[in-house]
Amino acid sequence: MKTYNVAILGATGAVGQEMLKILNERKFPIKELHLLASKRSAGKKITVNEKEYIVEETTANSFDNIDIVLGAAENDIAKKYLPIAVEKGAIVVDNSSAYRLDKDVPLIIPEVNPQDIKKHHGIIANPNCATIIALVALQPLHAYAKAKRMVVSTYQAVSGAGVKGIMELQQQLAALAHGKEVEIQTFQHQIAYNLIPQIGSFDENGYSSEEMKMQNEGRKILNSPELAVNCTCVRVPILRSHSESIMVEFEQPIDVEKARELLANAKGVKLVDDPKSNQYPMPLDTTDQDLVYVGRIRKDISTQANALSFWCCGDQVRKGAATNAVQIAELLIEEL
Ligand SMILES: NC(=O)C1=CN([C@@H]2O[C@H](COP(=O)(O)OP(=O)(O)OC[C@H]3O[C@@H](n4cnc5c(N)ncnc54)[C@H](OP(=O)(O)O)[C@@H]3O)[C@@H](O)[C@H]2O)C=CC1
Ligand SMILES: N[C@@H](CC(=O)OP(=O)(O)O)C(=O)O
Repeated sequence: MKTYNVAILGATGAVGQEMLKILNERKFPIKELHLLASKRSAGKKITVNEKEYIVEETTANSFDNIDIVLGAAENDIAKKYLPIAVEKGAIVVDNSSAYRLDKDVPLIIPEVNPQDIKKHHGIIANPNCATIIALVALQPLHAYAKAKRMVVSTYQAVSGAGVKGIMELQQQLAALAHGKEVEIQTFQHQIAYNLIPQIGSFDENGYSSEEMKMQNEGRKILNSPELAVNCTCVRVPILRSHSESIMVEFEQPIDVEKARELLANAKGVKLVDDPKSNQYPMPLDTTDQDLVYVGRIRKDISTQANALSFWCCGDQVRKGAATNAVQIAELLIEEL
């Protein structure tokens, strides 16, 4: 079997660490693995599958002889290094939002638009985590009845803000349990025992950058430039699964039974929809696995339109980030 030289840019972060785990779990055909991070982490040892790796400081030379780069760093770092990696002949799968809306950059969810990967010019982008989870659930319904409008409310885990987001929730819960003051550094307000209706910065139109991603990335992935999305993103004191309440208005008729049938047979989805037995998706159940759970499927009784509501949950560090990126890399090596 052909093997590849792989580098993870941002290997010490929440997504980078998960990528290491997933590459190993899915037996990705690796020849050499390079773990790249900032100068601060250089020399740090990370053991994967009983093999020890030393974290390297990222420089332009880090990308010599690399076939595939998995990007798991912030936008400024992605912008600085990924064009260099491409120039040196690597293909990049990037988790940051730096290139997602570029015309020449495919934005891929393997269950939704794998065919678009062929259009790449060296960089393939991994979508926003809340968008991946929503669209894995929506795709089978969209393929049947074509979505034209969505109203979405998200309940996003602290892991979406990286390692520092996870630590902030844990430290605040511990401080409160011991009667101490909480420290606020990563989020705008205390997150322990709270909800914060802000993820990212606000645009002129009153929507946050995270909320606009659902529309802008959703339109590109579904190849539906007219798709209308009204999204509200909320940070919740949950460790790593995002949950989403979604109302979709379709162009064609679709009823609850048909939606259940489609979702029960859809790739990447687990239907959990038996409300009478208290069975519905919950973020604790979707943690540390890759399926998007979908349930609470019902007709939207507020309109005569072809509209359904549902609820879905997914592990945002895995399917919302690392697993989706590794699945893209798997599609890529089928093409190479
Ligand atoms: N968290 C998530 O689930 C999701 C994240 N993303 C995106 O993925 C990216 C990574 O997010 P996340 O893992 O949460 O972030 P973290 O803050 O947890 O990790 C950031 C990583 O970038 C590295 N880094 C920082 N500065 C440099 C530098 N100068 N040169 C090289 N590497 C550097 C860090 O290394 P060091 O440890 O040395 O500082 C660390 O490995 C972001 O663009 C984010 O928007 C996308 C979807 C979901
Ligand atoms: N912003 C998301 C996670 C993330 O990093 O998304 P993006 O890659 O689109 O910035 C969250 O906080 O839950």
